Amino acid sequence: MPSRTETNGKRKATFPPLLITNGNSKKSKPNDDPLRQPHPKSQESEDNGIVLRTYYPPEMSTERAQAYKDNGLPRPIELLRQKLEETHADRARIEAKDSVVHWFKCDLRTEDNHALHLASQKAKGEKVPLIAMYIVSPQDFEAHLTAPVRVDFILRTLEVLKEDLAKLDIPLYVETVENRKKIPARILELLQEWGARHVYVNEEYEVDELRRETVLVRACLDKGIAMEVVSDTCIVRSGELQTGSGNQYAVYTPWYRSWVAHVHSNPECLELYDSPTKNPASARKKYADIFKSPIPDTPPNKSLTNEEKGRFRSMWPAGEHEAREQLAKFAKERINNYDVSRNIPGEVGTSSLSVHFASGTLSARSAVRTARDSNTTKKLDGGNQGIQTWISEIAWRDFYKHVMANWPFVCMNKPFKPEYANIEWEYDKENFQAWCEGRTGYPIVDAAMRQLNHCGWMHNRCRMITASFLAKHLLIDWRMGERYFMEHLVDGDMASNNGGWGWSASTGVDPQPYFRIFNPLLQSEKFDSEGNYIRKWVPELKTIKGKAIHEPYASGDVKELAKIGYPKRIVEHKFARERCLQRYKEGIGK
Ligand SMILES: Cc1cc2nc3c(=O)[nH]c(=O)nc-3n(C[C@H](O)[C@H](O)[C@H](O)COP(=O)(O)OP(=O)(O)OC[C@H]3O[C@@H](n4cnc5c(N)ncnc54)[C@H](O)[C@@H]3O)c2cc1C
Repeated sequence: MPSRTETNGKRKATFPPLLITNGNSKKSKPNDDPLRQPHPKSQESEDNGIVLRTYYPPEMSTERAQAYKDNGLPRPIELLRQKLEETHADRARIEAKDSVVHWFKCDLRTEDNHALHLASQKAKGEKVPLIAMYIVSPQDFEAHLTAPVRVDFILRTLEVLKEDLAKLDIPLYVETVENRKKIPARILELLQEWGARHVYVNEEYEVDELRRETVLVRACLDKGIAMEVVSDTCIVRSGELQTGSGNQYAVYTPWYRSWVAHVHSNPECLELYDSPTKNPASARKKYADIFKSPIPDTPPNKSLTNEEKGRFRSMWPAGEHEAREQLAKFAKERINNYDVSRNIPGEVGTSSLSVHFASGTLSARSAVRTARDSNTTKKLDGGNQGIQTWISEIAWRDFYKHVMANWPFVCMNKPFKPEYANIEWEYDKENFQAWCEGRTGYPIVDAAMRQLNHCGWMHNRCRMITASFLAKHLLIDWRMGERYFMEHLVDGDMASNNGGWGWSASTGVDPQPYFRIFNPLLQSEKFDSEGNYIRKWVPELKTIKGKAIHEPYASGDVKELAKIGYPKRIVEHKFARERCLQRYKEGIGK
């Protein structure tokens, strides 16, 4: 496969100009600043575990979210990119000393890793060794709602990565830093200890990470260290695609057309970065302690039982080799039929690669390239329908990351559509618990939630059904469901999860209209017609025959159902539908 040796900053992405700046003025005190007033319902979101006050301020006002939308507040990504631009010349002048460092985050692979590739090139060019580093932050795991199954996957992947890097005489240093605020200072200490004058990282789009990296770029420079932050996780860099009026697209279809056109006219988007080259053999001796250092166990706040560890280990084998094998198998055996089989939760019709995209054990570039190379055409939107559809799903991942970068308030507990912040939600704890545990009396919903709880993964069709059910049937604040998903998904990804919840609850970017309310019965009959998925995950319904599986109390043996303990519906569809329409209409002022 062709490789590329592109250096940082080749393409420039632009964002709309800033129109007003009062919300970010350093002079105005928080209490005087109208854009810093919390949302009137901020206590409600705090009480219901939506805003984690241990780490974050109260829920921001709708006006503040709107100010981001109106280009009145600088986006964290703009601030980072500005900082990189401002410091570019100074960073370029810095000469290497004893080593070059790559800081791994959500990019846990050696193949096709942009920042790692640049770090390796730099180290080779300067004839110094490359050191790799990963910081385990239990507080970040908590603040970012990282599921224990995902933490376990990350730590197991680090084992694989450590071994692979060791074969190249590259040491991987892993340290747990308890206090997340101390991470930048600790990184600076390590860089100085190793005599590193260059550190490379891949860009992430969540607000905390963008802000941390902005601070670090400056702090590093003050110590004579150049920090390079490059785009990697998306196929098309965020900020690159704009509407005719120069804004970020808020609708997927035209965005996708523009994405495809961009990749076609910039074929380097799909060129893969070379893996790192071998370190000088002397690195083995010099960094003997790092080579010997162990990967920590899951931190206490994300611990798993032995049974869970064993289960997840066999369900989610870790590391990039596994990801590549799975991709190759999918491309060979299933991708051609993906457009047909992707909606059937009872079949293995999708790739199950999301865990690898989320942890970076597979790059989106390699995935799209492999898919494209299995097609009869080089056009991403041509040839086999299964392949086209799969590529367009990977594009959704890019889309939601671009959305999060441009409208950062979506990862700060605000809906994309400000008017949807006024809906009166129910905060019924019993109903929420029944939904979490798969006891709603709607077999398809219960099957899906039990799949999530058992596997740390749920089929996409079922993610849509269960999310819609929570927001529209139970009228429970969708952000509670968003949190529950993040805390249980092995592929938890802030941007895609938020995007999926926003779509399902009609509060997000390019959502389904609020008056479109999934009927769980029809969804079940259409996508699990034989009831195979339900029977697998709701074993107490195994003996229910025929169509009754979709609505057992309506046509099954009621006494028998009560005996086996399957719950009755916690809400009736007709009532729920009418209540939802009314409450949404009132909330959005229609
Ligand atoms: C409420 C809700 C929450 C979701 N939360 C997440 C999440 O936390 N992390 C996550 O990766 N995906 C999330 N998704 C999207 C989607 O459900 C999963 O990506 C998909 O089910 C993963 O399975 P797969 O790898 O077999 O997907 P495939 O069907 O094989 O698709 C290939 C890849 O394309 C991407 N993709 C597919 N569908 C979507 C989509 N709708 N949005 C964004 N990317 C997509 C994923 O990276 C996926 O691995 C969510 C969807 C909904 C409706």
